[in-house]
Amino acid sequence: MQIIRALDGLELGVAMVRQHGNTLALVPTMGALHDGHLALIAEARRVADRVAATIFVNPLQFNDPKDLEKYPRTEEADLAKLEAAGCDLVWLPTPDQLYPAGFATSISVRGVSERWEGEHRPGHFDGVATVVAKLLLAVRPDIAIFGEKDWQQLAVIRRMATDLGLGIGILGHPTVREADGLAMSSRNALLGTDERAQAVAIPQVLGEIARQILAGESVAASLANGKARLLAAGFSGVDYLALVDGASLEPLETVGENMRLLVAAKLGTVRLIDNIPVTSEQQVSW
Ligand SMILES: Nc1ncnc2c1ncn2[C@@H]1O[C@H](COP(=O)(O)OP(=O)(O)OP(=O)(O)O)[C@@H](O)[C@H]1O
Ligand SMILES: CC(C)(CO)[C@@H](O)C(=O)[O-]
Ligand code: BAL
Repeated sequence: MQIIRALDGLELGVAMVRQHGNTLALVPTMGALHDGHLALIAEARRVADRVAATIFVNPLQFNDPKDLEKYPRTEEADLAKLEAAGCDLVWLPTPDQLYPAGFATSISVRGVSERWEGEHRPGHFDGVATVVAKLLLAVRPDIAIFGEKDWQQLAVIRRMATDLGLGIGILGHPTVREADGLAMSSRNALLGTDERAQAVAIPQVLGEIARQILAGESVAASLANGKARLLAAGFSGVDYLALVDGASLEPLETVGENMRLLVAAKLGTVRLIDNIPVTSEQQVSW
């Protein structure tokens, strides 16, 4: 696996992995890798001849400086996991490589970025769209893969890639969960033992609400009960718990075609997000 740190080594590194017309899939990450990330690498191996990853904790997308400061960083273990997973190239840019002095450009995606995470983390999606555009333009893969755990992020990135005509396929991968249903997330490492046990209420409540909505119960009442359940389980706050259209991210008050439940809630100082589809074929196994 090639480990690239300098921007001027990237072009040669990418040319080497692309030799003989190999296709390339990119998996952008912020490190602290877990099995969710490794599933994206495995998917990248299925859809392309060669796989690249990036590890970059992007300061531009952290609206809360404390969140940036405490974000887990495990570079050595991450590199070992990527190598074992069959990644061919990893690029670890520094902030000054991506954001040279005087950096003044921002990509802002209207519509899909405005509600939910966009409302609760001002500037977050501008930071995500800007860095993802820069990473994609620097590596120029054929395909880039992102997790459905960050459902709204995936919608923002798809819109940005289409609008800018990047010519890079954006692929989503289903959320990988722990045995009890909790979505894997780098931020789970920040949970204490009691908080980790409480966190399972998130997938449980999402599953319950989905079943209630499919059984014809009122959307508003199901969401209100779910919120009360999260607070009773020990969550200190629920930023949002909503039924949305999975493509437009607009809220749904009644049953629709492409329903998705989204949640963001805080356990102590740790903020967790999750989402599930609401479909009649739904099999919630936790
Ligand atoms: N459980 C998961 N299943 C599938 N994809 C995931 C999962 N967790 C993260 N990803 C995806 O991995 C990519 C990198 O995410 P990132 O490095 O931010 O990890 P993370 O676990 O989402 O961290 P955090 O939730 O703390 O931001 C993103 O496309 C993200 O959606
Ligand atoms: C897509 C991403 C790597 C951009 O920094 C980040 O938001 C993430 O890890 O989900
Ligand atoms: N995984 C989404 C990136 C973030 O929380 O900043």
